[in-house]
Amino acid sequence: MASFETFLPPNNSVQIKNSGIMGYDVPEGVDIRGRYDPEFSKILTRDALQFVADLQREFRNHIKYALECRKEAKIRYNNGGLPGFDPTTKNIREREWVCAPVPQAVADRRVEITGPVERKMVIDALNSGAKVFMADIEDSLSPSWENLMRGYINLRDAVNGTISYHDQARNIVYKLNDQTAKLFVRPRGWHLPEAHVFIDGEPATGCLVDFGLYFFHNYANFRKTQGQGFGPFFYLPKMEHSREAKIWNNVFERAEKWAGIERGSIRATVLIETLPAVFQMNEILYELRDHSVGLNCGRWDYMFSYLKTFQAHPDRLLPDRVQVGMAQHFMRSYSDLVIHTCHKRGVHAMGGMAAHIPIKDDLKANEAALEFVRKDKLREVRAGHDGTWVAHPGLIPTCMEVFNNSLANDPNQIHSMKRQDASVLSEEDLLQKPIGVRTMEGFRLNTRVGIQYLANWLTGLGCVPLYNFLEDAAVAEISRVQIWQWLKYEAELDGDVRGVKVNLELFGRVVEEEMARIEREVGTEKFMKGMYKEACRLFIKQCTAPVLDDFMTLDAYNYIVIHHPIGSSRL
Ligand SMILES: CC(=O)SCCNC(=O)CCNC(=O)[C@H](O)C(C)(C)COP(=O)(O)OP(=O)(O)OC[C@H]1O[C@@H](n2cnc3c(N)ncnc32)[C@H](O)[C@@H]1OP(=O)(O)O
Ligand SMILES: O=CC(=O)O
Ligand SMILES: [Mg+2]
Repeated sequence: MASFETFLPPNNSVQIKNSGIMGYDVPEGVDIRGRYDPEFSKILTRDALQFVADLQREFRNHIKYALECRKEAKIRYNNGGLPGFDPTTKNIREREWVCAPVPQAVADRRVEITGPVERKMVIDALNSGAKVFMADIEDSLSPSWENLMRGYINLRDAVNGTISYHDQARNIVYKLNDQTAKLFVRPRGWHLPEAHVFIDGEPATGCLVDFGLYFFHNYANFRKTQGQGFGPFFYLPKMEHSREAKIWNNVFERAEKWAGIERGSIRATVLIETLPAVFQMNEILYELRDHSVGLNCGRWDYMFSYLKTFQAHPDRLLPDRVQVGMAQHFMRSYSDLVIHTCHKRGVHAMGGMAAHIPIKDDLKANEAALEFVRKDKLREVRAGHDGTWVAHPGLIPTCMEVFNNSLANDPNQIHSMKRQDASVLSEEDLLQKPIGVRTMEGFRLNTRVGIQYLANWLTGLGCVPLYNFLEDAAVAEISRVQIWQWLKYEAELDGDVRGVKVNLELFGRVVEEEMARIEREVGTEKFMKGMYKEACRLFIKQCTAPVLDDFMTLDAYNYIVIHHPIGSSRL
């Protein structure tokens, strides 16, 4: 068996290589350092890059400031402070106001399917029978140059209606049906740079590249074919404060003005998936009131954010991640307050993702998984959610049936489920510590899943099925931060074993044993060819870092940045 040291990180990880420009026609101040491809150059046109560069120049200082404010808030929480409602914005919370009316095209969002912007999946998702497809450049996409560029091409072809995919092995050509789901696009969060696009000597902001290139190429067609005069539509991830929503609102207004379309054409649903943001929901909607179509419960990142916000609060260690479900008081309160807030402001309150996926080789286990999802969706629709998320087409019939039974012919519950009872939810309700235990099995699962997820991410897969659950960046983050926190405070396991303290020695042993298990499960050939050892080193580094990294994917990103022309893509 390999020793723990085998998996420790090397002194220096993959270095960003020097660049050269080849082929792309770039405007002043823009440098493309990703691989040249004639297909990519149809997206990276001079005018499109100029549009992105203008956004970057106009908003970069606002973004830097917002990220600085996140750091200040972190210091406050690390010094014992708690997030809470902001007394200075009380009047926004208490005054009567509503967001712009919901466009007809997206009034009914009872089931939304999500998935990375991979070509075949985009077609499957649009054809799936769901009302909406959230095409994801975020939690479920490893943001390699190849994945991103192909993703932008796929989105363009999807909006044009010309997207097709030839599966050589099956000799089937996949195309769009006449009826398709409405397309929403989720760009990356504010924190992620795009290291293949330099603007004025600095990496561009990832989400401005995602938004800018997608908007530039698609706004006109989208409004004709998808949005009934509105659009494009977006999901906005991982915000912590309304000042970040204000930047998005300004980006939208800037884009609308540039395109010569009416203010309020672009619409976005904001994921409430950080703990600080739950206290800012009215403020976020207020900033985006002309561009909003609601909020969504991003429950996995929300749990990650709870862990991260309370990283220095040993009195708030979470139990095993499988025990932190929506029935926990703080999670239920969060969902209820999302519903109350959205409906008061006249927009959708979208539910979240149950991580269960269909199980192919075990009928009984599959039935149990579907039953779990059915109950989760029943809770959501009864609570007042207007729609929900599925990660797999196989879950659509179950979720559709649950929502159809409750909504019948109404497109949503915005005006029928006000949830006044939730208006009294307090800071204590939203922060209440969850009940549960910490187990050795939970510790092992965190290790096994965290390493495997990273190994996949490093080879270009941002969402993978592991042990019959979907694992994406948000879910894997929970594993990482939980191990970091248990190690930091030498948490005592109190479930399947008692009195065992989590320390470096235990972690080392668990890593070795779980790596051996992973090798057995995936097979030695795949294990050797894959990135499991690199992932393991990275995971250990992150779990044992003296200071918690804000995001696992920020550090890991350095491993997938490949500058042109030196070296070729590993993906
Ligand atoms: C916390 C969050 O942020 S959640 C939102 C972000 N995460 C996601 O969107 C996850 C999206 N889902 C997925 O990536 C996948 O479903 C996984 C990784 C969970 C499971 O993948 P697999 O095990 O490969 O799925 P499986 O083999 O059962 O797929 C069966 C078929 O459904 C298709 N499919 C699976 N998931 C999706 C999807 N989300 N959208 C469209 N098609 C899909 C597959 O392409 C496949 O098609 P085929 O039979 O013609 O080849
Ligand atoms: O993005 C969704 C989440 O749960 O995180
Ligand atoms: Mg998320």
